[in-house]
Amino acid sequence: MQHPGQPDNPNDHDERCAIALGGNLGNVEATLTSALADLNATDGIRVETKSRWYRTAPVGPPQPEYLNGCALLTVSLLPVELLAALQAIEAGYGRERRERWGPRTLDLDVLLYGDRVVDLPRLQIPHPHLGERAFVLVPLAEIAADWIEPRSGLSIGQLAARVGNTGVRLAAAN
Ligand SMILES: Nc1ncnc2c1ncn2[C@@H]1O[C@H](COP(=O)(O)OP(=O)(O)OP(=O)(O)O)[C@@H](O)[C@H]1O
Ligand SMILES: Nc1nc2c(c(=O)[nH]1)N=C(CO)CN2
Repeated sequence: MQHPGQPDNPNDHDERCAIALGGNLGNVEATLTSALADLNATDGIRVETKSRWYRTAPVGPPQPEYLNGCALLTVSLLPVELLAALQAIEAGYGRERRERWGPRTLDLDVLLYGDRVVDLPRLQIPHPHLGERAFVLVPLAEIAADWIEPRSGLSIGQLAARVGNTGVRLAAAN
């Protein structure tokens, strides 16, 4: 609650968020690690926790296997501002959008933003495929198993148990 005359408290609208990181082109572990540092250096974003990295079988067209992980952030950005920040970082790592679900150097997706549901033309939160992707749910359950996904009302741990871990294994370097 903002009282007139008081300075705008930067913690007024800090929000807990979860993001997915992935890539399958180049030195992906170095890219993901560097992208997390870039996120933490971004105004309005603090990286709180990250999962371990996982080697995952590609979902979609045939392509190299991915390296995936998730991270928990505290943000004082609005959802659309967070998306723009993620896309700016992706662009810095040579992200070229060719085919849908095609290979990429770096993919940063917003998975959860507090308990909010967002349905905008270019931004849906929770991420539309969150509930069906083992390559997201396995790392996310490692760091946020008790988080309730607002569309289903189920916890991340429950969603992960439903989807299983086929095609997802811990990366050697963790
Ligand atoms: N929660 C979200 N996180 C990131 N991008 C989103 C989200 N919701 C919608 N989008 C939109 O999805 C568009 C396509 O993103 P991208 O090319 O990364 O898709 P993809 O990673 O290939 O497929 P998927 O969206 O299934 O992961 C983005 O330009 C963005 O506007
Ligand atoms: N294993 C895996 N498969 C994918 C991934 C990903 O991050 N990991 N991302 C995609 C587009 O978002 C499509 N397919």
